[in-house]
Amino acid sequence: MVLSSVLGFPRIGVNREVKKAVEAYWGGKISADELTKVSAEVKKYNWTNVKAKGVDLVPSGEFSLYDHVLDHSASFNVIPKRYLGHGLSALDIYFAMGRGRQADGVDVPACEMKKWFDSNYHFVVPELSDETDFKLNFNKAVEEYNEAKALGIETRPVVLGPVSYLVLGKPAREAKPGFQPISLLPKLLPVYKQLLAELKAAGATSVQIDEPILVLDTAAYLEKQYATAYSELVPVAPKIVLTTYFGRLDSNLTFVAKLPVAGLHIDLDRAPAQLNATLAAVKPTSLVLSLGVVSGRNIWKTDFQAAIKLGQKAIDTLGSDRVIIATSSSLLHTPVTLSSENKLTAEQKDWFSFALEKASEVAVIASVLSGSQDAQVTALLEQNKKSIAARRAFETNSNDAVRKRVAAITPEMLNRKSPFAVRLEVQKKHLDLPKFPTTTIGSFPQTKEIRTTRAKLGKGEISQAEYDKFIEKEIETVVRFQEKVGLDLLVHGEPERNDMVQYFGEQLDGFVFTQNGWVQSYGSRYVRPPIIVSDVSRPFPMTVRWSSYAQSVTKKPMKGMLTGPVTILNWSFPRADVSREIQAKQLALALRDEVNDLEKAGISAIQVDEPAIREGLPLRRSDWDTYLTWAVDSFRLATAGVTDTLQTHSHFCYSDFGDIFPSIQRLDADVISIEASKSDMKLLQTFKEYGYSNEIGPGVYDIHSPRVPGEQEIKDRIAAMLEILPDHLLFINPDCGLKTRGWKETEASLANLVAAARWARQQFA
Ligand SMILES: CN1c2c(nc(N)[nH]c2=O)NC[C@@H]1CNc1ccc(C(=O)N[C@@H](CCC(=O)N[C@@H](CCC(=O)N[C@@H](CCC(=O)O)C(=O)O)C(=O)O)C(=O)O)cc1
Ligand SMILES: N[C@@H](CCS)C(=O)O
Ligand SMILES: [Zn+2]
Repeated sequence: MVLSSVLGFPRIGVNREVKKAVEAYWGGKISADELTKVSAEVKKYNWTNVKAKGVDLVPSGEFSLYDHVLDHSASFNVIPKRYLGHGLSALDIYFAMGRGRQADGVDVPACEMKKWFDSNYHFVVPELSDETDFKLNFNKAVEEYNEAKALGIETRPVVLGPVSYLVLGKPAREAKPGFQPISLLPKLLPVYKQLLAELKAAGATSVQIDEPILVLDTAAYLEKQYATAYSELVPVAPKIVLTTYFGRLDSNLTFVAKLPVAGLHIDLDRAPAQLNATLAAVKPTSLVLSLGVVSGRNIWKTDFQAAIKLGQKAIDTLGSDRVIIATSSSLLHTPVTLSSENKLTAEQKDWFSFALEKASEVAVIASVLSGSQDAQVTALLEQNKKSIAARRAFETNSNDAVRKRVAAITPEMLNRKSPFAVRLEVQKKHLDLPKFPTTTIGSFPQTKEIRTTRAKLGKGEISQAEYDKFIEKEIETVVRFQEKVGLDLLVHGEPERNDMVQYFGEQLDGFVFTQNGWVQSYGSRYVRPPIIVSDVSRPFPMTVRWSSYAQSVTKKPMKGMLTGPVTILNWSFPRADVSREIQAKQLALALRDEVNDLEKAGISAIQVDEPAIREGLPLRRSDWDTYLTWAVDSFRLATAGVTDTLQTHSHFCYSDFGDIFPSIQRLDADVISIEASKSDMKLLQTFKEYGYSNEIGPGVYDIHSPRVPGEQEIKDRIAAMLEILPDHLLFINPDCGLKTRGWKETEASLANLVAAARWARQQFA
């Protein structure tokens, strides 16, 4: 019999219950016990509903109050010393690591967050050194397994594997030079053995161990570590299904197929072509093969016929007892359920599947392949055929004007009129900014008042004119504040934006958006990715009104603010029938018109944010060049249509640039701002080594935490930066936008930033 499985379910609750409860706990409004009750309800909802859809292997242990990697760190006692000794409860230590803490005499910044592979989810990076004292503080996998069992639901626990856990970590501050986290594997394995043995004793018959780094080139060097780890774990553990996702195993398959585990999961959504090689490799073994045929990364309905074909191929080689039908990855990256959507048309709704619907899809596909197809399944198959055909028919509609414009893009359209050195001089005169200009990344606090006023507009409780007046008032407040605190290049604060991507999606043709399609981005912060369904174009200017208004109330230069084509694409659910390149270029043309309109409206600096450019990089190096060419070209297409006086900015948070520096240079933005406050100076050193030539603002403080950076702290950072970067190219700004911050800490932080910049002007005149 072919079993069905879901690799992980969204842990936010159908109505964002977890966000609300976690934030209420942080605000002192509910107790830890009440928070536990909310978590228990959400887990119960997930388990019972996934089970009710007919899924055989229901996941447990992947629920999280903040981040699943952080859960492992807390459980393994990977807790940096700075969080200990303050008398905090284990739960408060956990949250302090996730978001920092500045209260009651405790002042600790958060741990670093990084992007989870090529997704918009962020994990908290484990900090490791030879001093790390691994022990099992608690066994979350067992606790949740038992919790589900008590509800009468048998689950398959999910654990992040030891090799991936270590490779995703970084050397702690106290680590010796050259320390490599993977060297801790022998010390970590006893903890995994204990965890897995306890799971077996609790009655779990199988466990899903995630080793996503197996789809990266780096895993090729870890064959020995994988062999050691799994030969030690297998004898004590429930049956292990080694789980890979987001890409292809490629040559790593050779050693993975030899590991003594019971099963292997591969992602056939991202890498369908790996099926043949995997079948050949596992055929002579006794491995069960779990086929990720239902995408965990997009929201399109699965084509049952195509999935059944892949499944049948595997059955023909391995037999049905050795095949599992699964989601390609955890469903963490998809919204909870389509049934919460009341505004999508029936035609649109018929195109999509969210997490609960996907759970049903794996169950249906598995029952067809098992030969246990009843009348209900036959009807679902028929219905799916119709839905897929309807979507295909819709896809043939194209906007000819957009297609022709993309086809007519010329190389000249990608180039600014003069080289950077010329523009720099022209812009210095035109903008008249002081040395070490201070600026912010765009957003100012999105207060409860802003969000509720927007919600009132949505519900029709206030008119558009009332809402617009309110936004004008907010913009003016932000402008006056910036003038008062002494910032140089101002922003309008983005109060009109629900989100930097959703806002544009809602104004562009070719998108649809959801009411409740929330997806966790980090901690308690969620996003509602818009969905690209057809060719993209800009019916009207999108930001000109607000940027012009902001400029009209100040004499200081105002920076226009847009989200770049690659970031809009990456943080939306893209269409599956057209390449990402084409979608990025369509977006770029729409943004090019917006950039040109902003310049015409008298705006003299425009920031086009591309924080997702690194995240969109393919996981395999051999695929990089193709991506980087179209991604950088798209940014250039959006920004190059302006005169030399227009200062273009771009911004990148999570600046894990690795080897893509030449592409950052090729963007040819006049100024870039990058997240740098939590990385050491190695990042800036690399900019220097590559000879980065344009202006640059490395963030001087972390905005993800409510903690206020001291003036001296910022001065020290500026001084350190100036040891590496040329002083005439340096901007001073925070790491990222301030939308998640409160006004109190924003005022204090920016006052310190401006004071530190003024000091630098005297010190480094
Ligand atoms: C820069 N980042 C972003 C990423 N991805 C994006 N798509 N956008 C980003 O900005 N990826 C990398 C980083 C991740 N960082 C963040 C930072 C902040 C958030 C965030 O604040 N999310 C908000 C939701 C934002 C939003 O869409 N707001 C809407 C609706 C708000 C709402 O809940 N309204 C209530 C009613 C009002 C009330 O009572 O408060 C409701 O509908 O019930 C809006 O402003 O209109 C969050 O709340 O998590 C995300 C990623
Ligand atoms: N302009 C955006 C960029 C975030 S990455 C902001 O300030 O929120
Ligand atoms: Zn940012």
